[in-house]
Amino acid sequence: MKVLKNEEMRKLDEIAINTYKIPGIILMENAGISVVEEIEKSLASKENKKIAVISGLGNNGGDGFVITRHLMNKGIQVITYIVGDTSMIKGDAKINFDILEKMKAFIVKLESSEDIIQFQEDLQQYSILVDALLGTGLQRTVEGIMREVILKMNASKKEIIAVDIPSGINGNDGKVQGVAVEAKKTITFQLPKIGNILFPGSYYGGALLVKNIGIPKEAVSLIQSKIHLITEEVAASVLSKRYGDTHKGSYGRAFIIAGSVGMSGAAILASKTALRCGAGLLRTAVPESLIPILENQLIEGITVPVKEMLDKGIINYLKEENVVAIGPGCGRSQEFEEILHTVITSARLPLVIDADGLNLLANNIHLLKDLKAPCIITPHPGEMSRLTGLSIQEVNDHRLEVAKNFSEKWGVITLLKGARTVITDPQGQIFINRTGNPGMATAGSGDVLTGMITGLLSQGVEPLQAAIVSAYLHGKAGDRAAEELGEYSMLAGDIIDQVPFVIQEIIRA
Ligand SMILES: NC(=O)C1=CN([C@@H]2O[C@H](COP(=O)(O)OP(=O)(O)OC[C@H]3O[C@@H](n4cnc5c(N)ncnc54)[C@H](O)[C@@H]3O)[C@@H](O)[C@H]2O)[C@@H](O)CC1
Ligand SMILES: [K+]
Repeated sequence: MKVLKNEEMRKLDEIAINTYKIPGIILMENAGISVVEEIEKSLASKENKKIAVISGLGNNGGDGFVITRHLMNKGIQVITYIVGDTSMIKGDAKINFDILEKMKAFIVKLESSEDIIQFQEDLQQYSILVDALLGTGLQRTVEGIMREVILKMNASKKEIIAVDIPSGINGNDGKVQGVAVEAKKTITFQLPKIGNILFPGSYYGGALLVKNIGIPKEAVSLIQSKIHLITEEVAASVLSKRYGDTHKGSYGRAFIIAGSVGMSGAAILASKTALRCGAGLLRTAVPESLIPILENQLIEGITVPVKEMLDKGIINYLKEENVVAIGPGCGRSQEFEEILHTVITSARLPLVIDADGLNLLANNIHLLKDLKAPCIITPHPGEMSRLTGLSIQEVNDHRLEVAKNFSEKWGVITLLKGARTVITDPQGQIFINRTGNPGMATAGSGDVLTGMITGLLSQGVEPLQAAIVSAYLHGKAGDRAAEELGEYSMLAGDIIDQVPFVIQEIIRA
């Protein structure tokens, strides 16, 4: 599913209106009705049915006027608050405002500090507040009366339903422009905006619902957005049902280079996950002293000593493999550095680089110019900072751009971890994942992700698809683990335990 910037959404509206001749007022009507449906659902469980619709002067406010009308028609008690000078209302919003006046709707204007004092008192009587102040037309820091209104709405602790995007959140990047509405639910129109998906906007928006407002699919295809939200359909298209007449060779061979003294767990977690994700055959190369531990913990996999790999020739040793992953818990030894160097510059099979593999890479980043095969890197913001020389703050502030620039510069698929994992490719495409939770910020969680990507690659899944689907699966398995065990207590191993259920769920759906 495409994710749009404010100006792309405006362009889409324009195409619908000018090329497909759908009057803007119809789009506004559909938008308002789609919110009313959700308000009714929320209202069903409430005794107090009184609603406040808090509108601005633009088209987001116009949606609010449509909402008020439909609620009134349904016999629901609704009061409209308008922030600003109502003589400034124009176009479709004005038509809907005039209708409300003719209907003798209860309208309160919020223009002064005294109005705000009364507004704050009033808020206590409502069951739901509808936020129709600012949408994709947000232009500057929210100040003055608008700021006061938003602060009072949040302080009221009432259930807030946001129209299109929480007011004060910038649709282009999810940042708070001074202050923003904290909604329980957001109904966004036609396609999500970046601000609905990225943090902190996503946090302010609560549960996100995307509603069709009648814009033709053909119009959507004319918008050249390179940003996509990863959906379950994408995962389902990759995790298809297996054919009956297959054998373990049909699902490929995976090779993981991982582990060091004190970090055998990373090798075990990555390896177990690769098998759980369907790799036909798995070999894990670890320092010799770790072999007894792995043999004990990983009975389905084959364990080999790193030294044997070096003795027999790295490339020769990998010749039967379909994928090689390097990094989980491997430390920064010279042995691993040599392996990484050789694999990057000479191996002709998909490569996944994670954790210490990335730290080793940071010293020799130019090696990526010699890659002979597709490569996926999976840094967290700290590792990305080492790879790029940017600060962690800079990486976090510009996640999409940083990942995209890295992919374009070095010709790799970048999976930048963190709240809202971002995957980018050398062609400038950006995929954002929405599954997952803060409980996944736990030791070993990244090793599990590496195992997933490796497992899928071994089965011949395209590298970009493998990264996208793994991010989705990883988050979904993490969400199930959090449901069962809570975000505080869940461990990386618990994420692996949920993988079989998540895969089955996706295949059945
Ligand atoms: N045809 C369309 O364009 C449609 C638009 N829709 C709605 O319209 C919204 C976009 O409408 P607009 O482009 O009119 O923009 P908005 O309604 O989001 O905001 C524009 C208004 O807010 C003011 N404003 C901007 N930043 C402000 C700030 N920081 N503090 C105070 N005031 C500020 C502007 O001066 C203007 O009056 C969407 O989010 C959606 O809700 C929907 O009705 C569907 C159809
Ligand atoms: K809004």
